[in-house]
Amino acid sequence: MLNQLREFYSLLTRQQRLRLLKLQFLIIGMALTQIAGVIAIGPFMAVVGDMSKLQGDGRLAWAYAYSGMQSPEIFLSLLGALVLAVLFLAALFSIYTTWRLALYSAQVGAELSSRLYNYYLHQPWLFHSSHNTSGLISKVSVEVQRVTTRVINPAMELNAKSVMVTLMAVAIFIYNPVVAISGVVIFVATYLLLYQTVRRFLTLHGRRVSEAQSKRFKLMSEGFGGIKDLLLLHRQAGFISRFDKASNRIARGQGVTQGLSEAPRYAIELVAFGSVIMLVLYLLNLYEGNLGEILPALSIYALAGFKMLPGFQRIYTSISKIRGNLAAYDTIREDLIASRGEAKNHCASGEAQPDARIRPWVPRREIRLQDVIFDYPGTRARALDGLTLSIPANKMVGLVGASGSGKSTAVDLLLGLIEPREGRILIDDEPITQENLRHWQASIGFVPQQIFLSDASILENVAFAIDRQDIDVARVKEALQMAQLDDLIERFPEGLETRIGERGVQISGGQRQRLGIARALYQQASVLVFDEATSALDGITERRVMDDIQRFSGQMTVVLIAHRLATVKECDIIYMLEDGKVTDAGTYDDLASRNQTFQMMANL
Ligand SMILES: Nc1ncnc2c1ncn2[C@@H]1O[C@H](COP(=O)(O)OP(=O)(O)OP(=O)(O)O)[C@@H](O)[C@H]1O
Repeated sequence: MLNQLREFYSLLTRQQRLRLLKLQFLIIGMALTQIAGVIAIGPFMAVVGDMSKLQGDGRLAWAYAYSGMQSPEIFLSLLGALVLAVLFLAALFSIYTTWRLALYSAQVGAELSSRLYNYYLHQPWLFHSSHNTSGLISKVSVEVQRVTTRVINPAMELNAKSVMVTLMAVAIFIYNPVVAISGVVIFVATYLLLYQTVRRFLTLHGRRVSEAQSKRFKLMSEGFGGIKDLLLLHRQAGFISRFDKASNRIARGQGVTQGLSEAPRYAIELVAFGSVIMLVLYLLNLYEGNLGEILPALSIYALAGFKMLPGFQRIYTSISKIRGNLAAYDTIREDLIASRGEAKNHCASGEAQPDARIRPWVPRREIRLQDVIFDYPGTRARALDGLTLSIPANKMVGLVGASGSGKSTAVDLLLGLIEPREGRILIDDEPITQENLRHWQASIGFVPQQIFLSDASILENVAFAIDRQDIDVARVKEALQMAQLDDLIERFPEGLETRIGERGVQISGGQRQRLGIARALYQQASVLVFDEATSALDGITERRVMDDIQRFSGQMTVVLIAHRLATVKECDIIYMLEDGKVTDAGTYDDLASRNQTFQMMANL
């Protein structure tokens, strides 16, 4: 556990560590004020136990004489008020420190969440294609939240209470070593014994909660994502029962952790009472029954115990909470380590609108994929096996082929989302590299099969992921006009401000595709790539969308992936792909007349 906490500490940013260091001073200050409060009770009780202490030449007698009080009773009241004042200050200091500690944990939690979100959003396409979205969401939200409230927060508490208990024990040690050592040994041994008994359960249930948590997220994302199928097939029961099972596991795990961390309080109360009886007997023996001597010592020990016992309990609760929830830390551990550099790279640069500064790299002659080989990590077969093809600038090019022939992979390479293992992608004979990739991507508009609509206005959906105040409304209107959506927008009373997406107005599949086109056009793309963007449409709508697309031919380069050959009929060149290679190329009529596979695909 200590190793994990140490590692977690090393993952904090410099600023977070610096803030922690400042908090450490507050914690020590808090402990010292608590000790001052405890010690202050001593003189008060000494006078209560034996008023004659105000006579003679002791320190109390000197203080009484110096105070100028008329009677011992008034002096005693003054002492009482002083004790209260010290305790009041100690309480204020503690409240402030506790508040700062809670704030620190919450801030670190929020920063970790942002750091992971930032890290995931900057991961390459291959990372996202092999990671479950619900798993990532669960890490950014639930697991970080768990780490915040059940690891960082208790760790801060553990820190504060350990310092307080240690310093208090040292103070008592100075006052009476026997009492200090016996007290610490009795309570630490009791807690250690209890902790050793429950620790395995805590780890086990902590892990179970993490597993069940991610299962629940998966079920939610699959259940809501496939709601149409579920409604049709009436298969909700299976999902609900698995969700119930996972929820029960979480409840049981959290209950066990909570229960086990609270349980020792009752055992400790028993030990505490036993200790008080032993202490009284010890003091009676030490001061030979002199109550005047026993009273101040007993008050100090009682008050110290009153502070230390909950301290011990908190230390125990914190350790068990941390132990029970370190599994949450384990689930995000690797990503936190990996995001260490990322946090610096991206947060600091404040790249709010990164595209604005990037000059698009517009192809003048051709885009060329040259002897490209690509294989996905963990697979043996090559997705692309020496693919070579040329896309002339401002022409319309189609990619066709059976499912799995490598069309989407070729397009992902073209978009710069993945890198070839071998071979090159050249724009007017200049290869795409890490340095010029952003310029290349700035000139591409991509229209996927499924257009993602955010729960926002049409305006914000066209200018996707751009801050509202930075949206060029004229450009949005122009893009909508080019995508032939302006008529539709005019029909909505709120025009561009009409909300679409999950909770907004519903638009048809064809309109959705056109919105995707408008989004690509808003970027002022000179290369438009459609990945089976029309396959979900009916024949008539597809025809209309294809007419839209064709209007761009001659003005921009268009690359179309299509299953239905009717989609690529008007293309200047069609490439036929098979097993990651080009097997034939030509116009629709060329291929229809000579290529058997093409004829079969086209049902000629
Ligand atoms: N993320 C991935 N991880 C592993 N293998 C993949 C991944 N994506 C694609 N593949 C494999 O790469 C090969 C080419 O796939 P690709 O999606 O490029 O073909 P496609 O022609 O676009 O197919 P479709 O028309 O069905 O979309 C296939 O064998 C596929 O199984």
